[in-house]
Amino acid sequence: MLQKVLWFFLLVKPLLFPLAFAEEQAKVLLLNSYHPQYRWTAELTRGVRDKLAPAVPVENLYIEYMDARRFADDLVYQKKLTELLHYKYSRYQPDIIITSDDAAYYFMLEHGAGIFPGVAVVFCGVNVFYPELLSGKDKITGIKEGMDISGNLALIRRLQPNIKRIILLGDTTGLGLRMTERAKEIRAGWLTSPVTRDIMLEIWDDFSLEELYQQAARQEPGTAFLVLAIHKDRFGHYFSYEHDLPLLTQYSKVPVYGMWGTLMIGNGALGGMMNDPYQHGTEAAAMALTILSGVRVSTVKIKEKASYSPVFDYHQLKRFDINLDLLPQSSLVINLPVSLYKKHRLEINSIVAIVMFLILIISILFLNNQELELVVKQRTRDLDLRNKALEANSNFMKHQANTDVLTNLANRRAGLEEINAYISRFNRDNKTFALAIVDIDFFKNINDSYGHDVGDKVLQVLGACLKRLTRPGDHVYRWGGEEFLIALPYADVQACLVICQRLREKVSELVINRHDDKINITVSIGVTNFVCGDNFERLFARADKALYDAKRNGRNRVEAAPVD
Ligand SMILES: Nc1nc2c(ncn2[C@@H]2O[C@H](COP(=O)(O)OP(=O)(O)OP(=O)(O)O)[C@@H](O)[C@H]2O)c(=O)[nH]1
Repeated sequence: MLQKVLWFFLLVKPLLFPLAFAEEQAKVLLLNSYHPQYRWTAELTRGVRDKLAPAVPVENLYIEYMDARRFADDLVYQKKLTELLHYKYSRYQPDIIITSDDAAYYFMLEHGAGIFPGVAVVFCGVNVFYPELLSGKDKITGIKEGMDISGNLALIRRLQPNIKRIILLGDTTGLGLRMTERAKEIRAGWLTSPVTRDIMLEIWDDFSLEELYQQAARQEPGTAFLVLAIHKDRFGHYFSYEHDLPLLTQYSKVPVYGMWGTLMIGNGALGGMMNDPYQHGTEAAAMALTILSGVRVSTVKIKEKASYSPVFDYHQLKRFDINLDLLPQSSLVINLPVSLYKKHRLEINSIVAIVMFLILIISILFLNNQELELVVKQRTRDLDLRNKALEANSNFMKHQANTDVLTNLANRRAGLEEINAYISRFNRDNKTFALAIVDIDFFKNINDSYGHDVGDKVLQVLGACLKRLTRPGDHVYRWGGEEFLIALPYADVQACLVICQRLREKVSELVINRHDDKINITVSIGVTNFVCGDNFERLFARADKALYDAKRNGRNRVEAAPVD
């Protein structure tokens, strides 16, 4: 049984479980010139990692750091490192190598064939490049980082139009010397041009850091520093871009420019035409992936120069009073003051949106309310009009109900109501008023002789006459038929008798024309006055009794009724 299991593992398992995934995938070695804490190298490595991530497993990316800044020109170190890499990679051969910066590139030129025979190389970050060194090597390509010394010198002239002196800072390491060599070539060119020959180009590559700071503190306006590359000072002290560059820029009385983006910007440099290590790393990794996909190295052309673009630090621009309008159009400026809006854009936008929403809701409510108010106003107006119409109608009805249609005087209904009100009031106030009943004499004869129309006319004329001859405070009612009632507030019997005699006389003088006939009428009047405790029936009965007496005594008379 045990034998069967062993056979299964030896023969069948490899068919069911293929080689480990990582074993099958491409292996890449990234050989960095410097150490991992060096910001430039860290950023470039990040760029390579990010670009390779989709195609190369994390474990298949070997990363080496030659530490050539701290061990620059140390021959013993270089020998030991070469031996170490040789030993290590004789077992693990990568499919492709990416080198970053000059030291790794030159290392590969010297030892590549021995340690990594036949392995393709993509270089990047090479500042100083000699094409002749590549003759006969068809498995190497890459991107020259180059240096944009000329671009930066032009930029300094643009930002500081009165520039008189530019100091280029380098060192005496192998790379430093190669860079200052290039700077000297440019200086020679400047001396021949009428535009630039008056600007002094100085190259400093032999100083201690203290001396550099002291010198920087003594510089006059019209001067600028351009950092080429500083690895070490005269005494071999390592120059840290994180620590020493901020010191240099703090001491310096003039701006410090540079080309190494991540290393310099934010560490006190004013700015410059700068190279971005992250982008540089991604470009090199993209080239490596192309080769891994099967494209022959010899067909992948060397990219002549990395991209340099203008990057500045706003704090430094302000410190040296550089006019921002002079910056190239595509400039990236860090540390720009962030407006309150930009800083709290989300909060402000949210608040504005909420306020707008509330304003919208309030506006809708306000408009609705206004509409509602208009409707209410309209309804109130309609109601008012209707009330007025009703009131007018009611007044009209009341007038109709209380008015005698023929004479337009108040009728019996109104008379009864008003005289009863007088009775209550005068009874309460212990005052008196007089009541007179006026009756046309022989009215039947007029109707009979001239017709009912004429009779009506007579009633109208008499009513108008009575109304005209009584005082405004007195009240004349048509009581019915040919009978009229007059209420005279505050008048006693004697006064009423006088008034009614005058009325009677005036009526007898009336002439009512009908065709050729002249009609005269007389009236008989019964008079009485109110005494406390009277009611309407008693009061009326006394006046009626007096009227009866007036008729009986010959008509065209006024009689007063004695009070019981
Ligand atoms: N034209 C007209 N006649 C009316 C009206 N109301 C009542 N009469 C008439 O008035 C007359 C009243 O007649 P009587 O009651 O006999 O009284 P009189 O003829 O005036 O006689 P004395 O009152 O006794 O002087 C009647 O002929 C009624 O028809 C009315 O509104 N219009």
